[in-house]
Amino acid sequence: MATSHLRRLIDLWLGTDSAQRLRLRQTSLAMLLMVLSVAMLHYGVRIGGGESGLLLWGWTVCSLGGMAVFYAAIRSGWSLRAGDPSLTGAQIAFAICAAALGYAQAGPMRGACFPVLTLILMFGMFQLRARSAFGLSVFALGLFALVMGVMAVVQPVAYPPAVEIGHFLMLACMLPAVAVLTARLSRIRRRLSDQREELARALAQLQAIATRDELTGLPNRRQMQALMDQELLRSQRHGYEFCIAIADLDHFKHVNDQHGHAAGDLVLRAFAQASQGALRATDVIARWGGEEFLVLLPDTAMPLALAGMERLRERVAELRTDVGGGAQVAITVSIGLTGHHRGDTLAQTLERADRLLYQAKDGGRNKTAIG
Ligand SMILES: Nc1nc2c(ncn2[C@@H]2O[C@H](COP(=O)(O)OP(=O)(O)OP(=O)(O)O)[C@@H](O)[C@H]2O)c(=O)[nH]1
Repeated sequence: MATSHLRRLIDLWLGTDSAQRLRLRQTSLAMLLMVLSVAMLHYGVRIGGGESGLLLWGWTVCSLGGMAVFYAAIRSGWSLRAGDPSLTGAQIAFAICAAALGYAQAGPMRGACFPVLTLILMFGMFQLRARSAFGLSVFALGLFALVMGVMAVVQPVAYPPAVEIGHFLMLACMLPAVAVLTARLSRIRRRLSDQREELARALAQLQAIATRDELTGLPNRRQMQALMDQELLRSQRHGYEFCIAIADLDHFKHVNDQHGHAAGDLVLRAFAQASQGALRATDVIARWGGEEFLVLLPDTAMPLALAGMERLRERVAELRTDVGGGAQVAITVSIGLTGHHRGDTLAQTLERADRLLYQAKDGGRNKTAIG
């Protein structure tokens, strides 16, 4: 009960979109860091004997308010319009300004600003390009140099110039090191994302190879078997009919013998394209093997299936394929078409379609036999 309330509260804070959650988690961490830094600064001012004056409270409100604005910009989805929806660069630049102004007020605690500054720049390691990270480091170094210089002049007792020079030299060593580490991480990130893209492409290619016939681009036997298994389950669950047809090119051996195997391949491709065009979008034709093709007509009763297969047969009979050298090849197709009967196995239905195909062949070819 308590965990579900907590989860709802977290969902309310971070939203439910996974990419947004990641951005908001990062911003929440930055907000927490800001709250701790503000508390630390107030403590520093107190132990330094200073007063929590208007300047300190103004800085406190601006620092916390600024982070709240970043949170709201991301949570509302407004930042999705920006180049970087997590607003990392802007958040880091803002936090550097807050740290530099904090440094000017922290008095004896100001040394604590350096680890905080390093942490701020480390946020860029997960998001920023090397050039932006380097730019932000230079910006931080410049801004701190300015603040240290001004403070050494305005309050030389609290900010002795010699100490400030030491602080500056420390920063000048530390910040480039952070920038170099960020650049290295950025390169690793880019390499990983390139590898991920390559893997996704290879996977898509493998999927195509595993499910498509290379010559015709039609689904292959394995894919068709899976589609038929699915269709069988659907028809058992919902009680609708489906039909299966086996289409076999007539005297295809003659095409190969007369025009060569390459010409035969062209004809097979042309047949695949023409049949796909003749079928409805929901019907599937697959290469079952050699010059034999299997058609699955989901949720279709026999009269409609017959009309579809006759349309296919006629379209194929009209087809003329250029096979080079000015020669054109005409082909016909014989078809065995049957409906799947309740209680039958797919193998039984396929056997029936095969028998019907041979009836169509025996009946003179270029025919559709039904049963
Ligand atoms: N070019 C080419 N030919 C193929 C391919 N697969 C099978 N064949 C050929 O298809 C022909 C099938 O011949 P048969 O089984 O005798 O049948 P048919 O000549 O079509 O005669 P019927 O089916 O009785 O009308 C063979 O010559 C096979 O070599 C292929 O991928 N490319």
